[in-house]
Amino acid sequence: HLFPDQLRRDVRKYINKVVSYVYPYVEITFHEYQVDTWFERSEAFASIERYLSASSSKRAKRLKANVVKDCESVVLSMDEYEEVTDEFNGIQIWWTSSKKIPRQQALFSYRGDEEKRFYRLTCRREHRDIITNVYLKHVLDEGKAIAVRTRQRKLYTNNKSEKWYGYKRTMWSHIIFEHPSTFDTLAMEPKKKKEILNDLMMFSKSKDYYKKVGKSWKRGYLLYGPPGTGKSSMIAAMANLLEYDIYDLELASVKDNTDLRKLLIETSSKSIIVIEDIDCSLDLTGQRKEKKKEESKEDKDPVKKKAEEEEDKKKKGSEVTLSGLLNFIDGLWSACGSERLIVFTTNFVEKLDPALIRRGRMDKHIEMSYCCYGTFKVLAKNYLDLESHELFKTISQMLLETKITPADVAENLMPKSDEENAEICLNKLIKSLEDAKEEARLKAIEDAKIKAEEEAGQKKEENGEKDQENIGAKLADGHVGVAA
Ligand SMILES: Nc1ncnc2c1ncn2[C@@H]1O[C@H](COP(=O)(O)OP(=O)(O)OP(=O)(O)O)[C@@H](O)[C@H]1O
Ligand SMILES: [Mg+2]
Repeated sequence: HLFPDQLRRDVRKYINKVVSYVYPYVEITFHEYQVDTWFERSEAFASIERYLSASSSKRAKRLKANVVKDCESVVLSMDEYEEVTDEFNGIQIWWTSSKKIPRQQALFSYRGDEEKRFYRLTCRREHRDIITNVYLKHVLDEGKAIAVRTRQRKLYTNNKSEKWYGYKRTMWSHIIFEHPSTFDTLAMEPKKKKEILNDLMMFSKSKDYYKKVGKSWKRGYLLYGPPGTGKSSMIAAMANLLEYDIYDLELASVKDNTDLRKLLIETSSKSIIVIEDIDCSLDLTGQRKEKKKEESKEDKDPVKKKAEEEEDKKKKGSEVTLSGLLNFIDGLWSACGSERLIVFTTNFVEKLDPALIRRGRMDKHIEMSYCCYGTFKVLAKNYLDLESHELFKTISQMLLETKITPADVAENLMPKSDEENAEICLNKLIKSLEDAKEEARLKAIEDAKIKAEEEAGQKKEENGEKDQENIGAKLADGHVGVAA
């Protein structure tokens, strides 16, 4: 026993001391994917990546380029195995980026087998506390702020439930949202537009208020009106105003209520969840179903019939119920996440179940209607740069008498060639209005005719029934019989 235990311990202690003297650093590693959530990219990693690319890319010598938005801008980030230094309150911090490459390629690509990227922070031991308590928070906050500043808004749509499982688990697919519609280009009555604008701005600022009154921070809008009156444009304008993402929810591809809930959980805050044509996506009322059956019986057009059958099939594929949808909107689960708008659109508001659109669920009902003079003026300004014109008076008068959608007005006001000036466009519109008026007049006459015929037919039928009754009565009395 040349080395007694005591001595051995002393030696180890001494070595540790020497090592800590020679290597007086702390290292902290941030992996891109955490072990317990392999599928989810670590939030911290993403924040650090952004922070480093913003603050230290000037110092790093080897950079990776990410081109975004149609080559409009380039986002640079540190390349692998690169080191940069950062300074915080006079303290030096070293960051390195690196990756672990798996020793052998697995047969099935699985997150665990792919290369693992990570960032490693190194600092002096004596700064450990300030780095872990203050600096890291600063980095993460800054990284988040950068994300907000540079984020591209997205338009999501839900995938079919079958595609949710496996390695590429995605419930929502997205593209970059770049709709040009804004509240400036949206044509509607100025007063109404202002009201909606205020409502939205108020909502986006009212985090504390919602907390105070004990409501989750969300708001429902119901947009209703005939096709081509700007419902979809309105949603895009809302998203552009508030800088929210859009989740366009296709109810027909949602299998059941459970999946609906899963989709909801996967949405982020600062978003608009949209269900378009809510009256078509679900059989929300019993009456509607019956009506539809009658229609399809009369309808003999095979193409239409087929489309309808297809739709029916699709509906059968979805077992989402009204109560499931109601739960989606304001059940307990809907409170996860915050700052969300839920927007429904429909062409037939009267077909919807009242439970679905009561206040509290759909807080604001917005009617998008046919073009009025106010709407027309916005369109004229946008499409022709016209504030006033002698033809405006005629048009204003005609708009009172005739129903025309903003989409039709817009179509007329759009110059189709270089020769078409504002006046020609306005005249085109007037012609359209005249045609529409004439059409409406003819239709009214036609309708009246049909109604008169129906009434006449009904009377005849009634008379016929009476005759039958008479015959029946006579038979019973024995007045009419086989001659003896
Ligand atoms: N109020 C409006 N302001 C500006 N443009 C409009 C307006 N309404 C319609 N348009 C124009 O008409 C087109 C169709 O409008 P939009 O898609 O918003 O109608 P919609 O109400 O959603 O119709 P649908 O019920 O068929 O979905 C738009 O691309 C837009 O250019
Ligand atoms: Mg639409």
